[in-house]
Amino acid sequence: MRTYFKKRYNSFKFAFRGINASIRSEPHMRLHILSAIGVVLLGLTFDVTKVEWCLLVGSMGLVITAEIINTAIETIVNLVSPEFNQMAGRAKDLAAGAVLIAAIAAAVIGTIIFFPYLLSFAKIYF
Ligand SMILES: Nc1ncnc2c1ncn2[C@@H]1O[C@H](COP(=O)(O)OP(=O)(O)OP(=O)(O)O)[C@@H](O)[C@H]1O
Repeated sequence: MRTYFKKRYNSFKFAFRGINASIRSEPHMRLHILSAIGVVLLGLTFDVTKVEWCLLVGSMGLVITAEIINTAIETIVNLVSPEFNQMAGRAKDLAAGAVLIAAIAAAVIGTIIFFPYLLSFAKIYF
């Protein structure tokens, strides 16, 4: 039982080490985290609904997850193919494409949710 908990504890430790490595090495990851903080502040400011929180948290989680997987793929590609290779480039482009799609979807969801709030805010104050 003790070994079981020790193993689970180590799994969390390694996962957090991965997240930390991604934040340290990837400027895009830092941008995603900053955007997520901005989204949370906006959500609190406008007191968005539970369903809207779910959509926002899901979108942010998807973008950050995609960026971490992208970093993992880049790292593996750099390890196995540090020299130029068309397939290596394709793998990196595909992983970057996945992040872009997730980020576009998150931006669209954020706009759909926050635009009406911003509009009524603007109507009240301007
Ligand atoms: N070994 C390689 N062989 C062929 N093309 C490569 C290789 N490494 C990188 N590329 C090409 O250069 C692009 C940029 O690769 P790079 O490793 O610089 O990632 P990046 O875009 O800087 O990622 P990030 O900014 O997230 O760190 C890739 O998407 C790919 O098209």
